[in-house]
Amino acid sequence: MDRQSQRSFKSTLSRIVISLVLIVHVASCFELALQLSLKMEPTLVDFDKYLENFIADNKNLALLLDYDGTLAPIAPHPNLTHMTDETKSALNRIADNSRIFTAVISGRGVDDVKAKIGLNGVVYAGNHGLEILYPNSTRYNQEIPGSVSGNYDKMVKELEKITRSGSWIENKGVSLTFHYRAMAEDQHDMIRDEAKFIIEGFGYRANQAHCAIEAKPPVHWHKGKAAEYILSHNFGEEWRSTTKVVFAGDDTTDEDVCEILKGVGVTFRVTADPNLPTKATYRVPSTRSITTLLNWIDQKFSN
Ligand SMILES: O=P(O)(O)OC[C@H]1O[C@H](O[C@H]2O[C@H](CO)[C@@H](O)[C@H](O)[C@H]2O)[C@H](O)[C@@H](O)[C@@H]1O
Repeated sequence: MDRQSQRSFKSTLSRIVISLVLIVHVASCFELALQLSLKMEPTLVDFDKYLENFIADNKNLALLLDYDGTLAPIAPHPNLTHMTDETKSALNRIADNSRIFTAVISGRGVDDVKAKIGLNGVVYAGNHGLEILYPNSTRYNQEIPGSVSGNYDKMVKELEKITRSGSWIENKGVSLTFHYRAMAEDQHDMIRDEAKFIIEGFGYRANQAHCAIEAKPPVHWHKGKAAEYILSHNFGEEWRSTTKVVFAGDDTTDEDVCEILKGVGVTFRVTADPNLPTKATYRVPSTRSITTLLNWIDQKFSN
């Protein structure tokens, strides 16, 4: 190869290398932008897009909300959760607004979730909807056959035998949560399988939750059924045509509400995972987005 050919070869080679570097750089910037946009917090303007047309005809608004992971960020222990001041005051104004019906549907015991929210004028459902508490203090308890509930205490006793440092049982009377958040991560699969085996052995349903297994009685009742019940109780059997329903939740048990509201409501799943399968209308990345949702609703219904 003469000198001129060598120079031209080198210059072609360096152009190819530079182009490749540029392509890789542009691709990684694009991927980063995509990731950021999927994790980006929605603004009030985004909620205009999600909800403005939906509520335009000024029907009743029913707002149904989950608590842990939706109104309050997940914490190391259930006693340590709290809503931010901004969430609290937006929810307070909404609960006071006669144009909005508000219900909180939680996996916690009903009195526990009421104490966490601390607002009157709100309907509370606890134990994944098995118990409902109205503002006038009347209660609804979903019936659980004796053949099922008779196993509950025995199941608790068996689960106590497998609890070890970092795991514990939250006994909520009719359902329980077996927590293992504080165990070493490499122990999670093992303890989860052991707990599931016991729960299912006693005929209860074992549902995966955040670093926990929920043991629920095998009755045809869940958060979705409770949502239907609450809406019919408040707005009558025709609620689907008279009421606009908005729901937000973060867990697998919340998917039952999204399912019930398909085609009639707008639902939000709080998740940082853009690929998580969900029946919700929209995914939002965090509890911060729910505060923005509350602020949006408060503003729209404040005059
Ligand atoms: O339906 P929710 O209101 O979302 O309640 C679901 C369960 O939430 C609680 O456990 C979860 O949150 C805790 C606090 O952030 C966290 O420490 C725990 O690891 C999570 O699993 C609550 O303790 C359960 O009773 C609820 O069923």
